[in-house]
This record gives sequence, C-alpha cells and structure tokens, in this order.
Amino acid sequence: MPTASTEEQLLGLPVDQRFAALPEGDVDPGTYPGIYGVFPLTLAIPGPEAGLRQVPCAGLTWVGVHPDHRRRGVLTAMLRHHFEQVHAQPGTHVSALHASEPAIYGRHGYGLASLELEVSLSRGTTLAAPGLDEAAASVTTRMSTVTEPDVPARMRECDLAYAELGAVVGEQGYYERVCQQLPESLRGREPSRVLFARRDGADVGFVAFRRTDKWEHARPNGTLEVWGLCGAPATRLALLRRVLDFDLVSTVKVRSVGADDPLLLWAGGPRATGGIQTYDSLWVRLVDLPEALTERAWSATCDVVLDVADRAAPWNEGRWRVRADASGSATVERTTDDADLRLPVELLGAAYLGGTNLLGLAHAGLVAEQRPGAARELWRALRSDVTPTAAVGF
Ligand SMILES: CC(=O)SCCNC(=O)CCNC(=O)[C@H](O)C(C)(C)COP(=O)(O)OP(=O)(O)OC[C@H]1O[C@@H](n2cnc3c(N)ncnc32)[C@H](O)[C@@H]1OP(=O)(O)O
Repeated sequence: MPTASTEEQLLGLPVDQRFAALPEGDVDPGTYPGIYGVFPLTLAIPGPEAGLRQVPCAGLTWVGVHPDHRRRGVLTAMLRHHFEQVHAQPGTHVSALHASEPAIYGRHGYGLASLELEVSLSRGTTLAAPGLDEAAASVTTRMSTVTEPDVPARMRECDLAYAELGAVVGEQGYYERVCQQLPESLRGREPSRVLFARRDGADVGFVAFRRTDKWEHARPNGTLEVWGLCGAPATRLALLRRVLDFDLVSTVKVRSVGADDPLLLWAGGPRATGGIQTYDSLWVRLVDLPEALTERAWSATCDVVLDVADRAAPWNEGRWRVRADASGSATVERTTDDADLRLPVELLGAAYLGGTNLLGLAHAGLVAEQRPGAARELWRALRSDVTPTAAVGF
C-alpha cells in the first residue's frame, strides 16, 4: 500500500481535471467504477517555415476501471466523456496518452505517433561528434537534487525553450509531480538528481537521472538511469558525456530517446551500445479533426477527400476535403464529393506529427485508397523533415 496520501499521489493533476464514473444499480455505492484524469500539456507539432508550433493538448492519464466493473464499457463511456469535454474546450483539439497496453486505445481513435528507445551504454562510451565539440565544451554543468525548490520551474523553462517535434510540456504542477520523491518510489535509492547545463550564466538544458548503487566481486557496478534530457544537440552531447563519466557507475540507461536521436550516431551505431529496446511512445487522437489538421503546417500541396470513420467522436465522421497550399496552410471542409481515401481517425492521429508513413499504412492494407496516388499525396503533405522525438511520461 502506498504511504503517500491521495493528494500527494495526485500532485500536478488539476482538481477540475479529475473524473470518476458514478456507481449505478446493484453495486457497492462506496466504489467508483472508473477514474481518469487530464494533464493540460502543450504538444510540439509541425509549424510554419520548418519550425514548430506548441499547441494545447489534453494529456489523458490515471485511467483505471475497478475489477468489479471491467469489460462492461466503463472505459468506453469515460473516453466518450473525455472527447466531449475536449470538444467543448476552446483551443484544445487533440488528446494524447502513453498506453499501459498497446491493444487498448486504437479502437478509441488514438494512433501511435512516435516511438521511443531505451539505450544502454557502458561507462566511458565515447560519443564522437566533431562538429559539436566546441559548442559542447562551452557548456558547464551544475548538479542539483530534484527536491530543491527552483528545480521544477527551471526544468519546465528548458523543456519549453528546447521542445522538439513530438515533445510534450506540462504545467508547473506536472514538474512538481515529476520532482516529487515519494518513499515508495525511492525504495532506499538516492533521490533523482539534475545536472543543469549552463552557458553565459543561464540554463540551456538538463539531464535528470537516478543512480542505483551496487557492488559485485568487490567492484563498483552501479546503474545510472536518465529519465529526462533536454537542450540543443551540443548541450545534450555535453550532458551525456558527463553522465557517462560518473564514478562507481558501470551502466548508463538513457530512456525516452527519440527514434532518430543523434545518440546512436554519436555512439557509433546500435552495436556500439549495450542494447536498445524500442517501445511505443505517444498515442495521439484528433478530437476536432478540421481544427487539428489546420493547426499544423503542411510540407507539400495536396487536395484529397478523406472518408473518416470515428465512432467515438461522431462529429469527425464522414467526408472532408483537405487542401494544403504551397505556404504550408491547409483548409479542411465538409464535402459530398467522392472519397479518395477511406481511413479510421486513429491513422490520422498516427500521422499527425509527420512521422508515421501513411503510404506504408496503405501498402499494409490499413488505408483504403479509392483514387490511385491519393495516399502518397496526403503523406507527402503530412510528413515532417525530422522524425518525432519521444514524449516524456505523464
Ligand atoms: C492513459 C492511461 O492512463 S493508461 C492506463 C490504463 N489503465 C490500466 O491499464 C489499468 C488496468 N486496466 C483497467 O483498468 C481496465 O481493464 C481498462 C481501463 C484497460 C479497460 O477498461 P474496461 O472498462 O474494462 O474497458 P471497456 O469495457 O470499455 O472495453 C472497451 C473495449 O476494449 C477492450 N479492451 C479493454 N481492455 C483491453 C486490454 N487490456 N487489451 C485488449 N483489449 C482491451 C474490451 O475488450 C472492449 O472491446 P469490445 O468493444 O470489442 O468489446
């Protein structure tokens, strides 16, 4: 049983974003059948002139259905409620989550938009990046502990300033939450530390990590797990070089590494690491399809009619004409014209950040092309120059 109070465990989840399904009929009136919460986030999506736009995003979290009520549609009803809430909220057009299991959320319109790697490195691994050495050398690092009062705000400032495509950034309360050190998560280990990268007297990034002490055969065999890394590439290089050189540590595990992160290039390729695991990262759901699609920038012209299936948010169902122009802007309007592509809304969520290849999905038989070439046309307009990075957990 957790020793922390409910309020401590819910730190950072705004009170008006905590929801519970009410018991009905012959059930225990003292137990909620289901709960969920929403972290208000920003999500970095493709923006004008090959830049980024950080847009509001509802971060679905804390989803749970009581074992006495499972498989009776409670989750389905809660998600419908969530979509109606977001639909009614001006300015927020997408929802996103990290899934506990990959089979749950596709049927509710969430598509897998980014991947994350967990990369293991041995202490002393050389990271080679000659073009960045000078900039990396100009960074100094300073160690803090996450419980120091100014750390959450400093981490948030860095995340906002250096967000990459696909990154999410929470409000201040979210950062207080990730910096909270509850006894059950510590379990005798040291609290998380943060090395801030500094240049000209200002924070330009950070690496957040926790070390686990271990000795084997009279030799130090500790592990250092990186759970947050932020900054321009040269800053991240400097920070990673620093954590690869900690005393008493033999293995450095870097979590939430984007699929195209330079770390693998710096290390010398996958076999230069101690191992790489690949996981699904952010699942994205277009709650307001036309607003979400017009909010992002487009990378090529297109004119396609989509026939979208969306049972859980029926206002998105049906045919939409999507026209993107050479300036990167798009219009999305209702139409009665014949469809060029038929697809479920989750595949638009998957392609929303520009990293999931819609043409590949058509080849895989998941998108039905009615007009030859329409999948390629839409994909070329949606794709981004860089692969979306992994999103931090929430
Ligand atoms: C964003 C987050 O917070 S992730 C955390 C999610 N929470 C958890 O994993 C906690 C443990 N699990 C649970 O609390 C519940 O089992 C939940 C939330 C996963 C599902 O809740 P339920 O109320 O049972 O789901 P519901 O009855 O609405 O099921 C909807 C559909 O999803 C399917 N489904 C539900 N859970 C799963 C699963 N784990 N794997 C595959 N399919 C699933 C159901 O079979 C059903 O399919 P159908 O429409 O074809 O009949």
